[in-house]
Amino acid sequence: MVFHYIPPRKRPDGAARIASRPGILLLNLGTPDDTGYRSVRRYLSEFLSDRRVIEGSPVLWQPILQGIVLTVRPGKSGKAYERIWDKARNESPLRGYTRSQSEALAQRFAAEDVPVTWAMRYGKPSVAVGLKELMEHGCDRILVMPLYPQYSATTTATANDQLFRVLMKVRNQPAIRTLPAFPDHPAYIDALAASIQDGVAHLPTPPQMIVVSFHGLPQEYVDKGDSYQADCIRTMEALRAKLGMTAETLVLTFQSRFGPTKWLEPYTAPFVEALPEKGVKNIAVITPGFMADCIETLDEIGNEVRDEFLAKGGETFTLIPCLNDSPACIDLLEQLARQELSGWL
Ligand SMILES: C=CC1=C(C)c2cc3[nH]c(cc4nc(cc5[nH]c(cc1n2)c(C)c5CCC(=O)O)C(CCC(=O)O)=C4C)c(C)c3C=C
Ligand SMILES: [Fe+2]
Ligand SMILES: [Fe+2]
Repeated sequence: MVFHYIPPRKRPDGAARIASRPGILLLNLGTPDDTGYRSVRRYLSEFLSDRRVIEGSPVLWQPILQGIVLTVRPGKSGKAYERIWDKARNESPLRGYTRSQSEALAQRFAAEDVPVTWAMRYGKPSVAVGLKELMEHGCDRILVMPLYPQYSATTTATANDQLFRVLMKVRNQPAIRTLPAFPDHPAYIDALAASIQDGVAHLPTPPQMIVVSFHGLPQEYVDKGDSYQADCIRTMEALRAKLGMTAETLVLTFQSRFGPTKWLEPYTAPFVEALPEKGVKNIAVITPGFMADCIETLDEIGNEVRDEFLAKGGETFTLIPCLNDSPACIDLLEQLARQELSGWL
């Protein structure tokens, strides 16, 4: 007779245990606590001090950041946050949607007793708080899901950096898996295609073009090897194939340029503003790089770019919502999670 000795596993609280328990942590970018100058300044200061986001020398960057950027930008951004703020819940849409994604995903895993929670790379709730919650539930195996369909060192990698930075102070570490980017996962492409079809199906005037606007990135980061642009192209190619559209009707652009350097092109705002003159007066815009609506989709595209398009002679401008907490989005998150939890459930 052969006896297999399975050593008892240690729980994060130190107690021995036999069975293991997986948990899921959704991670998004972060957002200010309120729209006031101080909160927005604190958020931007943390975000823009991240050396994954601003790669230049901090000796040169910090005086510019602390002296100029954090004097001017919090007021301007605070006003933009005010325009999109969820006043009933007193939080930004990014925060609200990330929480509802987490709650809906938890329902999908309730029968298997897998806890799901959420956290933000910058601001609250912090990665430390999210991890602590799962560890207090006895999770000794954690799947961390950075909610970025396209990889970038400025988003995916810094989320993972923060996770491991927190774990540096944990004595009994849980085992960790991190979700890779999913730029052409069939469930993601299906959800985007369905949201485009739903978004334009009942419009009185069908759009002549669908502009697909991703968050931009400094060209230099791509030149140094960041695979973000290649991932955006993977999403575009899969989406065009799914919808039977071309590079002329489903057009790739990049938004949210920050600072004076060259970023990925074409830039969304000037591209869209030039369309009416070329006879393209009815358009729809989708922002598939964002898993939830946020300041960049609702205000930059939904207000600023829309107003300029209409002012230049555009007639209809339809902003297609992000996947947010739609059933298709929760299906996608569940599929991704089950794939990555393989062997742990
Ligand atoms: C050098 C600056 C920035 C890089 C690089 C960058 C990359 C990047 N960001 C996202 C997703 C989001 N960014 C958001 C807001 C935002 N981004 C920057 C700057 C860079 N982003 C700033 C200064 C801000 C703050 C808003 C403002 O002041 O205009 C958000 C929204 C947050 C919210 O609360 O709504 C998201 C989401 C990606 C995917 C990305 C890399 C490709
Ligand atoms: Fe950004
Ligand atoms: Fe912006």
